[in-house]
Amino acid sequence: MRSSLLRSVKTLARPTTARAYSVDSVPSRKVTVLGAAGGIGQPLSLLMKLNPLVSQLALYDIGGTPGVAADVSHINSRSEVAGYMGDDQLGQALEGSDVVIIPAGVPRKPGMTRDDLFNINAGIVKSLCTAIAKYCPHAIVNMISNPVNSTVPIAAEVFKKAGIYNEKKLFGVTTLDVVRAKTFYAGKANVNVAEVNVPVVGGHAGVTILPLFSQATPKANLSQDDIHALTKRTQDGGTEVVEAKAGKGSATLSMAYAGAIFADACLKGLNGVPDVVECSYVQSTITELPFFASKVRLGKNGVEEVLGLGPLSDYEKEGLEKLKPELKSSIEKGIEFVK
Ligand SMILES: NC(=O)c1ccc[n+]([C@@H]2O[C@H](COP(=O)([O-])OP(=O)(O)OC[C@H]3O[C@@H](n4cnc5c(N)ncnc54)[C@H](O)[C@@H]3O)[C@@H](O)[C@H]2O)c1
Ligand SMILES: O=C(O)C[C@H](O)C(=O)O
Repeated sequence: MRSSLLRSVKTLARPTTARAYSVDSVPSRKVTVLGAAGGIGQPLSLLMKLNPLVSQLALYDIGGTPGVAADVSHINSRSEVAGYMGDDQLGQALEGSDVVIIPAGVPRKPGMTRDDLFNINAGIVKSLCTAIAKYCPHAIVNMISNPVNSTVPIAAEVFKKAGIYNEKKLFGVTTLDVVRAKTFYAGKANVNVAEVNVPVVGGHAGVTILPLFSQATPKANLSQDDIHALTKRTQDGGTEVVEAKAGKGSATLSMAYAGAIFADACLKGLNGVPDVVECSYVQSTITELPFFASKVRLGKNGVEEVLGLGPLSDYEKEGLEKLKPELKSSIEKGIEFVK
């Protein structure tokens, strides 16, 4: 059982990096999950416990973490697990952390947009990032809490105020959009999903999610109607889950999977594995917007290179122009919240 679970986590690795999983030679890395007792937090904690690149796993939430930590800690994999609960223990959870993953905050219910979560989640993210600035200012931060289009600018402003902002270490996690685009494309194109690659750029809400199916591989002869339908389904993927869960939250399991892939990529980058590329929402100059999701090369210092958009189809060019006003206003809302 253990080896098959570990094998399945290893399949998250790119072929070039699979060899780097020799457990004896990998550096010690502490990962902290903030919101670890939640719908995403629990399965994400499980997946991080299965990741051999992690040596210390700190699970923090406002409640419920002793149980989650005790449960996860019994798994016979590399990392030591500790649970932390409440403000008093937040510092300990963060101290010495290399990667902090933040799925803390409320999820959507049917009929809500991600921006409807701003009023509650902005404050949660602000206070958690204030603690990160104090206790682990050099950590890589993986922001999952919605609205990501605004919570990442909030984090940046908090870090700037604290004088520790490093734009190379702040990431909005948009991996679930890529995971969805790959799955939907493979289904429509009838190709092996394990071989599919699709960049998804822009942001993480509705039309700001822009999958670039013109760059999808393996190539397939899809009609314009197919591409439009795939684009719409990727943009509405979160809503599809929210509606199916009918009031019981949003994507948790697929998000935990996506969050684990992205954290694994950050750890590989930190460990010096070459050519680790994932899409992420980062500080960017590839458009006029200060934050933008695109392919990013990860390295020892976090972002090594923000990669360009590549050639776009006319439909994607149109989508890019359409998303800019919404993304711009979400970014400004986040910045304004901290100022
Ligand atoms: N980036 C993405 O692609 C993506 C995907 C899915 C969900 N999300 C977002 O992730 C967030 C969490 O979703 P969920 O389904 O896990 O929600 P959830 O309600 O199941 O869990 C959230 C957890 O956060 C905890 N929490 C609240 N305030 C906290 C604080 N100050 N410090 C630490 N923990 C705190 C709660 O106690 C809870 O355990 C939501 O904002 C959701 O919209 C993002
Ligand atoms: O849709 C949501 O509210 C959660 C998340 O952003 C998602 O894409 O599943």
